[in-house]
Amino acid sequence: MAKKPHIRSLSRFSGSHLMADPSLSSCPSYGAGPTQDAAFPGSPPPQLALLDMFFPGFSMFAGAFQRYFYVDLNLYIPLLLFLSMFIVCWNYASGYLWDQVETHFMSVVDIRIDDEIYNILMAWVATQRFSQGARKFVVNTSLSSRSWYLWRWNDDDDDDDDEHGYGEGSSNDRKKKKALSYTPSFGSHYFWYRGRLLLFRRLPNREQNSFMHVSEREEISISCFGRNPWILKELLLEAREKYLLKDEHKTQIYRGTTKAMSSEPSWQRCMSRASRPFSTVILNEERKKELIDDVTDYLNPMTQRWYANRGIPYRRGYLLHGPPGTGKSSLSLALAGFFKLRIYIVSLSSVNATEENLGNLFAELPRRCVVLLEDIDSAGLTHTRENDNKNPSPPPKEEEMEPGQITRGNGNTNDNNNTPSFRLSLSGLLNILDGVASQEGRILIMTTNHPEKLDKALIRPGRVDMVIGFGLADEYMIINIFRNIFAYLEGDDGPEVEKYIKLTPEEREVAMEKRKKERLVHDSKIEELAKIFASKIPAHEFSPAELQGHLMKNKHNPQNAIDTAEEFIEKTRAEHKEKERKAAEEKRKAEEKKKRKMKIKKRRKRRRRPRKKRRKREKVKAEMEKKKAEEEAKKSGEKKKNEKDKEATESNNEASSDAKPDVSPDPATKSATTACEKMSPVAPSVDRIIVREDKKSDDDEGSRHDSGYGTPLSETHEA
Ligand SMILES: Nc1ncnc2c1ncn2[C@@H]1O[C@H](COP(=O)(O)OP(=O)(O)OP(=O)(O)O)[C@@H](O)[C@H]1O
Repeated sequence: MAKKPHIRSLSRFSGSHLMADPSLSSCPSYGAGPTQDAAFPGSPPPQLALLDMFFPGFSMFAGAFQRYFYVDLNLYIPLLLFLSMFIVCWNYASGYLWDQVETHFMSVVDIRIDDEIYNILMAWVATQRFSQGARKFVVNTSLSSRSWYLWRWNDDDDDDDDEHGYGEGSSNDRKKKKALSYTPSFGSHYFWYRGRLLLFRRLPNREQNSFMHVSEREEISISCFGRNPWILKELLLEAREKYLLKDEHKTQIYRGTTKAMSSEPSWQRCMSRASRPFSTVILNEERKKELIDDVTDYLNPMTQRWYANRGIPYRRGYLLHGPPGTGKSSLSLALAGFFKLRIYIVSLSSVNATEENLGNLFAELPRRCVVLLEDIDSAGLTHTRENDNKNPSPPPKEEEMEPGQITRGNGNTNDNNNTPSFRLSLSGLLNILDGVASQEGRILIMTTNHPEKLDKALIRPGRVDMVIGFGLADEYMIINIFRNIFAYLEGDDGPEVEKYIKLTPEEREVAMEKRKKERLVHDSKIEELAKIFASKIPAHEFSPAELQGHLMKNKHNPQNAIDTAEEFIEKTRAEHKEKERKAAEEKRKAEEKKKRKMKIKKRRKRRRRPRKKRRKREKVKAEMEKKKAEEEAKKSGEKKKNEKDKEATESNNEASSDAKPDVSPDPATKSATTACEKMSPVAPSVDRIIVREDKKSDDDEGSRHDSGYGTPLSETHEA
């Protein structure tokens, strides 16, 4: 019965006047209701035809819908179209309007996720109500930036654990108990801050760089209404203060690293450690006081003015030297913690410690900080600046490096042949430390195991203002190290305080008094034990680090530490011997290698020398032969010439004899004739030829005559 109207309507439109599309023949609504076209009664309503074009089969669906639900969709099409148009327009207009409002009426701060400000802001956001009440949120065990070079340094950062009271227990337990932090997920989140409505936006990164992790791909911004961004700056300052407050009792340690996709190094916080109390560094009390007074005076604002007035660069440098494990690094960290300064550690032995990189890092240093240059002797800066400048030698080869020297260092950076700048020369380091462009206000600490190896220029006054030597443990040190390990120190019994909280005030007072007495007894006992321990350990033989290692093994049993002292001495001595043996072995090997090299060099030279000699001899021989040949050629040439001359002379003589037949053989006449011939133009040539001939014969036969001119004519004629 309910289907009757449907049958009726079908029968009304089942004629040949239906449109060509057979599917439409089943459409019940054609010709029915207000949508039917009056001019062409068989054709579908224009909007349906249009919709059919875009959504094939829509008319069938509309027909079926009407058949079963008695709702004519044709009636709602304009409404639907209008709604969708409105939504599209709204989306476009709202985006455009929002952009306009944001550009002209709002202030926005963008937070970079590869900067420490990300950690600062997210730590703040996590503590806000809007963040904790967000329906869509991100949960983290660490709020730090996911950028690899910020993230990797925070792996062992236990800040959050301490804050939530999860500081005790093994590290595994602690990891399990890591606190959860909640921050709003992607989208816009409004919140109130100091009576102003702010907007926190977290959006997926539009760039989607493939080298980024998914967790890195986000953009964060905070906006406020109004063109003045002061409220945003206040928020950021508050976040920063809270962040720093967390680190107040910690020493922040920075190291120079190179960012991804960048060749320029920059400082990144690698960890924040609980500040080391100065008292725990065992050093001559006077020396310690001197150091603290010196730094206190240096950091006084008046001192800076004093320096400026006198044109002295406002810098201070300290050199800590001594054997390994004697407390040089510990003192540097304690000093930074004591003055609440950040410490920036540079390892000169790092591969990246080039002059350019180091210069960039030093240029980025904040005004007040401690810079620690560790093990400057291992950086290859041990030869003098004079050498450096006069003999710009090539960097030492690997086999020529000293044991413990990690970089080749000290190569020539001054030469003009564009050698790569991976070397750090002494003059380069000095320029960085106190060149014209170097930062003022910092405290520079250099540590070394071999002060004697350092160039005087590096440790001259002005660069190094105080030198502190550290030695192996003496009696005073041994006692103090023992006391440090076993005596009660402030804050040792944190969890015990919690026990007292459960007691009534009276009970608590009694318990605390009892505990105090127990501690006094314990400490006086430790004092005695320390003396006994010191009497068992020979002075100036072991480093504080070695002693600390032994005591730490027995940290709950001081008596055992004393009982096993002999064992420790024997073992450590054996280790020392082994170390010495290894060092000597290495040295011997290095020397042998050097000798072998020298030998090879010499042998090569020697092999080269005979060859040279032979070549020289052959050369000389060839030259001599050449000369001889030339002489012979000359001789034969002259002989031929002489012969020719002779022939000419003979013919001349013959001619002259024909002209003067009666030549008197009388010597007086002869000499007169000679004199006359000498005067005549023809005679000299003949005469000269004769003389030369005589001279030649002289040479050949030995000096028979003193001069050709004295040669008797008769002889000449004979010749
Ligand atoms: N004078 C000292 N006072 C207190 N602790 C010390 C002292 N010397 C060494 N130690 C302990 O020994 C360990 C190593 O010390 P540190 O790293 O400061 O030695 P270092 O002189 O810098 O050694 P290296 O020359 O090898 O860098 C630390 O744990 C530190 O606590």
